[in-house]
Amino acid sequence: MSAIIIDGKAFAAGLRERLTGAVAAFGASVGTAPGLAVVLVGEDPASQVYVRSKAKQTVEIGMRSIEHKLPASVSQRDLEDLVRRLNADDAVDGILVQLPLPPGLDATPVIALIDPFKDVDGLTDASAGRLASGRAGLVPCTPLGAMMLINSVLPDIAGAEAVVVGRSNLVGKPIAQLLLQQNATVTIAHSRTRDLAAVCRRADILVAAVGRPEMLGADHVKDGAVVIDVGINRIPAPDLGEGKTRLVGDVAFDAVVGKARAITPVPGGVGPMTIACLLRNTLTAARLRRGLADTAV
Ligand SMILES: Nc1nc(=O)c2c([nH]1)NC[C@@H]1CN(c3ccc(C(=O)N[C@@H](CCC(=O)O)C(=O)O)cc3)C=[N+]21
Repeated sequence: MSAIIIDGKAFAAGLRERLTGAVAAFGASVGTAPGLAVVLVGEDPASQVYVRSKAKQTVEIGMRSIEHKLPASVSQRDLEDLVRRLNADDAVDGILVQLPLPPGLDATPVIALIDPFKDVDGLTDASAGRLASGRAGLVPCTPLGAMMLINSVLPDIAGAEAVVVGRSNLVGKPIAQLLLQQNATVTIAHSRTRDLAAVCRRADILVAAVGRPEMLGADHVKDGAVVIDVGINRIPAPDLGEGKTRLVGDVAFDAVVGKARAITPVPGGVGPMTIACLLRNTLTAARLRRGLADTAV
C-alpha cells in the first residue's frame, strides 16, 4: 500500500487563493483591508526569514502588513508599550510578536498584553480558554493548519482514535482540543508516557509534535493511519556536504510511508499551513472585531 502524501504547500496556496477573494470582499464592504502587525525583536536570521515571508504573503493576498523591527537591546517596557499602541490602533487587526524573543526579554507578559480580539497567534490565555470551552476565538495557526490537512483526507473524524504526541501549549494541547471538538477520542502522549509505541499504534490519526528528529517510526504506526508530522527539525547532513543541514520531521518518513494511509512530509506539510492560517486568522480577527460573521473561505 502506498500512502497519500498530503501536499501542505499546495493546500496552503489554495487557501491563500480563496483568502484573496474574501479579503477583496471584506475591503469592498468595510472600506479597508485587514491589517497584520508583526513585531520582530533582534536579528535572529531564521526569524528574519519567517517575518519576511509573512509580510510578503500578507501583501500578496491584498492585506496590509505593518512591520515593527526593534533592536535586541529594546527594554521590556518599550516592547510592552508597542503592544499597547498596536492594541489601540484601529488600523491593526492582528498582532504577532515573533518568538522566541532575544535573551533578557520575557515573552509571557508581552503575549498577555495582546488584545484577545487581535491575537492572531492564538497564544493568549483568553484564546486558550475559549478554545478549551469550545467558544469562538482565534486558534493557534499550526494546530489550525494541521486540522485542515487532517480534514482534507478525513472530513468526518467522529469516534476515531487520535493520539497527539507532545503537550506544548503552542501545538499539542490546542490540536488535542480541535480533535476533541470534532468528536475524536483523544489521547495526549508525552515524554513520560509508558510504552509510547503501543499507545501510538492505537491511533487512526497520529499527530507528532515533540520536536525530536524522526522519533516516531514504523513501530508507532498502525496500518492505514493518517500521520500528521508537525515537527520541523534542522539536522546535520554530511551526505550533502560539509556543514550542510536538512529539515526532517518528528516522524521517520521513509519508515512510515509504506504503512500509513496518508502522511504529511517535512518540508511541504504542516509548515506552509502555519503562515496561511496566520492570514486566515487575520481575516477572522478583522471580521470578529467588527461584529461580522466569520464565514468560511
Ligand atoms: N509568534 C510566532 N508565531 C509563529 O507561528 C512562529 C513564531 N512566532 N516563531 C517561529 C515559528 C516557526 N514558524 C514556522 C512557519 C512556517 C514554516 C514553514 O513554512 N516551513 C517550511 C519550510 C521552511 C524552510 O525551508 O525553512 C515547510 O515546513 O515546508 C515553518 C515554521 C512559525 N513560528
